[in-house]
Amino acid sequence: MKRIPIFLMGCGGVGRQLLHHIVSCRDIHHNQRLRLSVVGVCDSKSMVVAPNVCSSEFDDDFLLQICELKSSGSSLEALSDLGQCQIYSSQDMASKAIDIAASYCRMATGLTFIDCSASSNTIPLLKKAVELDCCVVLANKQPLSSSLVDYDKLISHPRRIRHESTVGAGLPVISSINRMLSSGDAIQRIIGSLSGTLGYVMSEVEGGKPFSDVVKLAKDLGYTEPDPRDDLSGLDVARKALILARLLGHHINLDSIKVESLYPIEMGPDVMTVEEFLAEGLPLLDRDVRHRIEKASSNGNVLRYVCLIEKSRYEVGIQELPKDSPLGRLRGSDNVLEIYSRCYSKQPLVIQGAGAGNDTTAAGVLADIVDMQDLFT
Ligand SMILES: NC(=O)C1=CN([C@@H]2O[C@H](COP(=O)(O)OP(=O)(O)OC[C@H]3O[C@@H](n4cnc5c(N)ncnc54)[C@H](OP(=O)(O)O)[C@@H]3O)[C@@H](O)[C@H]2O)C=CC1
Ligand SMILES: N[C@@H](CC=O)C(=O)O
Repeated sequence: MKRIPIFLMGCGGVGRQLLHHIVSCRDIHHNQRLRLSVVGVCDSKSMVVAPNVCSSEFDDDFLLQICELKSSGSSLEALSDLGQCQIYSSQDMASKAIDIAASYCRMATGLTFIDCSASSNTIPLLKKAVELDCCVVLANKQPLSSSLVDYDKLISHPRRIRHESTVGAGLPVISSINRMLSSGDAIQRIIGSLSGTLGYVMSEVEGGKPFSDVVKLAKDLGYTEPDPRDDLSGLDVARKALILARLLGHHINLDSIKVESLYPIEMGPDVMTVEEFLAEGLPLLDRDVRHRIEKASSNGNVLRYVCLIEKSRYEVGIQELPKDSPLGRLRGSDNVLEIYSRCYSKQPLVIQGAGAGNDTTAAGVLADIVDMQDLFT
């Protein structure tokens, strides 16, 4: 039986769903002679680690208790009462996690760090993990959309990193592009709708619902980033565009991407909290959005938030498109991506499906972990 030891960073909607998927896929993995062993979990404040971290793991009941506890809004520290784990506070977390990675490195069995946080604070630990020959799986886009130095470091062992869920949630976007690139099928242009949140919002407001109500619904459905302004500012789509452009070999940074924001700077995170934005800022945007939708509709068109990568053009923003175009037909949180290459020059390769949500995102992360099984004994 192969064992893949796992250290999970981030236990929000996606992280918890991943733990549920791991538990519910036990039989499937057993039939593949595979054991996914969760040995540590952390959130923003604390970290829990299995007692003999190199030889033991959390049992499934304990993993489900972690999920229940985090769903109720409590901290991982509350698990100390159960006595089945060691607990570390935020100041000791990183150094302890590095110790664990180093121990696994010495045993030559390897450890997989899974980043399901939405934070850039995980980057130093991930870089250290890469140095120690650990594997890395990301749902978090921040590590691969920060500086080029960090990016180059993180992908320095390409076989040891997977990040399918950073673009298109569970859709096979990164793997498809990698297959094209490794067979010499150069990609000239990518165009698509890459935000589950903005796709959902744009198609729902067409039916007359207020923009502010639909954004709050998208948050409740688990589509948005922890701060929905990351979606509405276009930053989240820009991060995805940057990850795709870098994958194509473009040595660019976030500031190379032209981004259109759906809210003014006066409603930004430096000025108001998320709660204030949702309660007071967001409703002030309803009228303008309604006006734009009606104007597009009077031309027989709809609005879609579009991502374009072509030569040195990198743009994300609102476009008015025919209702019956591939992007215009999109509904709900679906993403669609058209990829033009030598092999797909007249008709693009099209990838379409749910582009956000905890279930599909966590499924993408799980498939990435399983895909690395050959690196474990
Ligand atoms: N939801 C979706 O549809 C998709 C999400 N993603 C990405 O998945 C990631 C997770 O999203 P989601 O689960 O919705 O987000 P949540 O806000 O629900 O969860 C984030 C988790 O990360 C934890 N966290 C914050 N900072 C750190 C840190 N420094 N170290 C460890 N953990 C930390 C939080 O801790 P605490 O509990 O203490 O607050 C929380 O548990 C995001 O990066 C998102 O972009 C990608 C594709 C689709
Ligand atoms: N907030 C993101 C989640 C997936 O990356 C989106 O809406 O697409």
